Amino acid sequence: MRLPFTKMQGLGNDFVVLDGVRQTLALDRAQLRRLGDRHFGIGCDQILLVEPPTRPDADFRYRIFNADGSEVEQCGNGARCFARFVREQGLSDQAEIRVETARGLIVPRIEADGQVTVDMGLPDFTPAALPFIADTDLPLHPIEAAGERFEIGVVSMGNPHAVLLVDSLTSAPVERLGPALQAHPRFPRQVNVGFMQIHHRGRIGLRVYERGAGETLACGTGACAAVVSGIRRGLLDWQVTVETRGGELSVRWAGPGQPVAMTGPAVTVFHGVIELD
Ligand SMILES: N[C@@H](CCC[C@H](N)C(=O)O)C(=O)O
Repeated sequence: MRLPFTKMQGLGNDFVVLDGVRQTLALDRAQLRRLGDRHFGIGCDQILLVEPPTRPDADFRYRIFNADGSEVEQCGNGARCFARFVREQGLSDQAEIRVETARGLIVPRIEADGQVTVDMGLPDFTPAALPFIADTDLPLHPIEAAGERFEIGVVSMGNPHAVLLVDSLTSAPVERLGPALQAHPRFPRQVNVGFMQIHHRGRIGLRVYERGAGETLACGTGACAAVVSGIRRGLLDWQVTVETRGGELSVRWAGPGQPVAMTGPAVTVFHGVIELD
């Protein structure tokens, strides 16, 4: 099969985006892994599949697969790239698009300056939402991994996140604690692990070890999770700039009952065709 694709990136978190509106696509896990493979395929952190909606209040359905072929619920940087993709491909001329994901509707909007703002919906701090096996109702959960004991915040942004506060991102044990926490038995569906350094109440640095992809240059839902977890602990203001290894994002959250808003770039890198068995 010859499969046309678009390569996109949001803050260096990179995507293979496929048009499932003008063609019907049913890819198996091996084919998805091949697309994501940086040596034997195209290479990306996630594969995004744009499809017609299955519910009447949505304009499109958008499915997300990690590079290891697993399907996931949500992707923040991907949502911004999705919005740019449907605009550039002539699939929609609306500035605001209603998108069906595995965890409900999200609403990306292309701004006049080309940045994309996404209403990412409500954060959920209930451990069962991730799921996470908790032994306390407090905002911070003690946990042991890789022979160390520390505290994490847990939050679902549709997909599961654990957030750790660190003194320095340069020396943060991302490679050691990331995999240990990601596959920790207290996260039965695994978790994305964020390492957050607070610079001041309006600016943080963040590195994320992602489920199904390893450390990425940026994670949009990870940025939302880190900011809401910091606000909930009284450490951050309602509007925060998030520095990632791939650039900056703005995240806003007015508190419980309010959706999280995220603004950042979305860039088309190239178009191509891959031979896929
Ligand atoms: N890079 C993403 C998140 C992609 C999914 C994640 N790895 C998971 O398994 O939940 C983002 O920008 O949010």
